[in-house]
Amino acid sequence: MIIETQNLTKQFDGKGGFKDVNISIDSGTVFGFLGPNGAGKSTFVKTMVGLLYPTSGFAWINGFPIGTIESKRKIGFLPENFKYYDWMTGKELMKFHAELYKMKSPDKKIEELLELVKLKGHENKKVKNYSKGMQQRIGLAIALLNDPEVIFLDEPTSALDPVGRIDVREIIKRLKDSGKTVFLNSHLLSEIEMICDEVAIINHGHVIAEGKLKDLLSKSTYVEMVVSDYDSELIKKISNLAYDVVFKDGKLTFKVKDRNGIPQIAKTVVDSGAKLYQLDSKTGSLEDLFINIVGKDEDVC
Ligand SMILES: Nc1ncnc2c1ncn2[C@@H]1O[C@H](COP(=O)(O)OP(=O)(O)OP(=O)(O)O)[C@@H](O)[C@H]1O
Repeated sequence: MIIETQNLTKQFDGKGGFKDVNISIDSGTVFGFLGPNGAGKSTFVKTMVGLLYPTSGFAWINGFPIGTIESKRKIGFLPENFKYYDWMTGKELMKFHAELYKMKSPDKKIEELLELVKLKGHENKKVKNYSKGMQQRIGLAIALLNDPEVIFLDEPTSALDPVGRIDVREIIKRLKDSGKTVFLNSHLLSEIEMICDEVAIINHGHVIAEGKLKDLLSKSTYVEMVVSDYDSELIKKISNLAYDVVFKDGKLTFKVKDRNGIPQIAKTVVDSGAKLYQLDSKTGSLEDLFINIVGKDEDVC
């Protein structure tokens, strides 16, 4: 595991932040940390990179406890709403950060990163004249200067237009292809759906769902059947096997938490003597899942 936490908690006078987070992330994963504004995402990342001390619990990066020099050596961090010295050119800014890292001959690395973030040809312009997308990309290049194993990105695309988002997505994909682990904070569902292998959903500081994206999505499958000659007994039986069951105009629609439940329901329909004409199933989107579980969480709070 390249990232592991055990009951990690950071609160401010017993409030806010996040509580009892347990996650394990394999090397080479693009991990999405998804949650509404104020859910605790930024506090979590700042705690992982050692900018905040945890209130309780444990966490390791690459086997080293968070906050230690060893754990920080191989991480990169792009904060949300960062502000660099914008009177410097892109290249000066990168050189300045390379000096902070005490890199001996950073020129080759700087060239390589300028290429990666598509700022070649713009490196001698002042950062204050960069577009938002270019500023975000120079931030990414700086976060990658020390050749980190794990890169924490806090809402890297929320201020960008669609083209800027595609650029950042491509960079994340290339990082993954080169074996890096990317921890991505986002409240943008489509973003997470497009690039992440695994996700955790956080709300009010608590992780309320976690797992491989495809496993989480398969838990929310919508089924539509066209059935005739059904009776109330069948409706009762199906209601025990599925949820949100609706019979309307000869159509039966419902949701199942697991696709594997579909054959059993089809058998129940046929065994009851009802006629089954058609069956369609559709895996829910991340948005369906998010609304479903975050919405339910709100009901409880
Ligand atoms: N320094 C602080 N002092 C007190 N409360 C804080 C502090 N930092 C964060 N919080 C609170 O902790 C909670 C989580 O905030 P955090 O910024 O981590 O959320 P987030 O999910 O990153 O939201 P956003 O997407 O809006 O940045 C919020 O209720 C916030 O007000």
